[in-house]
Amino acid sequence: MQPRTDQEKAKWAAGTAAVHAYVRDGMKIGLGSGTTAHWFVRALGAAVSEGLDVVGVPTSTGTRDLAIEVGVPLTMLAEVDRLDITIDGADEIDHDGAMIKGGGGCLLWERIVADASDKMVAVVDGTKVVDTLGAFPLPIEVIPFAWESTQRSIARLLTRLGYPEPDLRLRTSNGETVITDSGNYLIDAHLQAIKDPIALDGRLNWIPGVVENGLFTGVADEMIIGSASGEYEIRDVHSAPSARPLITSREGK
Ligand SMILES: O=C(CO)[C@H](O)[C@H](O)COP(=O)(O)O
Repeated sequence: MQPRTDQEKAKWAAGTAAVHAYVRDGMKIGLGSGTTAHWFVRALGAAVSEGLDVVGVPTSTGTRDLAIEVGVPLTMLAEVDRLDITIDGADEIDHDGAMIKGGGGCLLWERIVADASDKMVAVVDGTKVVDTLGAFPLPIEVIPFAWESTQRSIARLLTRLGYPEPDLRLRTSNGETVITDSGNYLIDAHLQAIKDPIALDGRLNWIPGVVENGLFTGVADEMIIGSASGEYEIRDVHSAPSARPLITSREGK
């Protein structure tokens, strides 16, 4: 498989560079989801076929299927204590390394796997790097039970913060509700410019029925930005604010 468009070439550059820049024999690796992370998984499979000894933990059923196809040995988080590194894509990443993830609907497993990793590297093309997060719709994963009520709670919070009401994610092909790998639904919030990503992350996750949201603050340690020419740049974003905020009051009421 070959990258065709300039953006696809940039994604390929970032994904394949991550193998050479970060992966070493014996590592346990979180395998991200999305097209950029999938270039990483394919390059990792090629390295495994040349003798590299690693195991991966996939962040989606799609990545699991690809890893099996390209020959990356897999394990489960239940079987290992910590992962050495996770390589994953992003829908947006700011200069501090705060990200919007979950455009492909895999945010929950991605967040859990990143959290179990000593290091997280975001692989992106240049279009993903932004000054302010929010042009990309923020995915919020909710359990199906009473999802309408959860959506209303999210809407109340967003309205109070000056944002528009969010939408349930439907398949563009047939209008059916998108269902995640954990059997949940996705609510997309159209925020345009997120004033305080760290605070919003915590406030959203406090709403009953919300399982996870796509704001990953303090998760990425470094990012690789690929370009269509095949070159890449590695940026340290280690100074990003870490840890979720201490929540002192319930939201969504
Ligand atoms: O979070 C994700 C999937 O849930 C992806 O990492 C994100 O959507 C980026 O995808 P791509 O590399 O295809 O642009």
